[in-house]
Amino acid sequence: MSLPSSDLAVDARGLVKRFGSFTALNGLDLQIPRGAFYAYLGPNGAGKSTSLALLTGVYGPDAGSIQLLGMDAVRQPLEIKRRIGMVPEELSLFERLTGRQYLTFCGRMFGLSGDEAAARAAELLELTELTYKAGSLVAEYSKGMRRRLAIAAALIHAPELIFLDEPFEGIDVLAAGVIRELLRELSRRGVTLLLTTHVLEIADRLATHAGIIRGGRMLDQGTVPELMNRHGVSSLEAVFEKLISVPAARNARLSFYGDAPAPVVPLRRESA
Ligand SMILES: Nc1ncnc2c1ncn2[C@@H]1O[C@H](COP(=O)(O)OP(=O)(O)OP(=O)(O)O)[C@@H](O)[C@H]1O
Repeated sequence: MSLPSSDLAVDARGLVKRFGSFTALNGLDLQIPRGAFYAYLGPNGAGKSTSLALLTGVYGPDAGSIQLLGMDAVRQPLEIKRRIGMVPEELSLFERLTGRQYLTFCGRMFGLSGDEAAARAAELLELTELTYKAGSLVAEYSKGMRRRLAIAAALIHAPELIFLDEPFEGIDVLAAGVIRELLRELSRRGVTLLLTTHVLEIADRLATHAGIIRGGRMLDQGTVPELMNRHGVSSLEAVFEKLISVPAARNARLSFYGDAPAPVVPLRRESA
């Protein structure tokens, strides 16, 4: 992708991140045009969460540069934080607040007035179908409710760029539909979204752009039609399968169960 930097919401070049002697990111390039819905894909341990931690300023890179919304991550970290939102994979919410209090608190942290924070909290609770739980402590929320509350919290300051790390994890089918619609609506409004997911069907349904990483390196990225053309396939899922080789585990044996296939015992139907 050779867009000028001003057209990019995310422009990260040559990112390196080491943990001790292990190199998690090894010269990663990541470019996301403004307004794109970018599916960030890769197998377990590829480096997706680590790159998001770098992009959102959780920690700094050992090498490389990061520009977000035209701003430099090192020189303008606070200005960037005001304009981005993040839903991390591991959620740490304030358990002793109610859902409504938590969202209002997040809004106040971003400088909204009390009234504005309360009004936005009410709207977001409605959008994420949590109004009925608004007065309950976060500690009492189920996993899926917590995920939806975290998404609502990430939106309270109307960010222009949102990072979502596995937002569909632990979400039931109905709630997933609600989240999908919400993300589509944000995308329609010009918000740039980066989504990591292992559910490639979701990526296929939502993404305009995608990047596939493995071993801390970008294997390929571009618009979804570009990627499908380049790899001669008709879905993101197939692009992913072409780029990521079959893991050795698929050929592994479960030797201690023996090799003979077990006979299938037909289910007995109770006669009335
Ligand atoms: N704090 C850490 N200390 C040591 N190694 C780490 C640390 N964080 C991540 N890693 C390693 O860096 C690599 C990339 O991890 P990361 O969590 O970014 O992968 P991921 O693509 O998000 O994986 P998943 O899909 O399983 O969530 C992995 O090998 C992981 O073990």
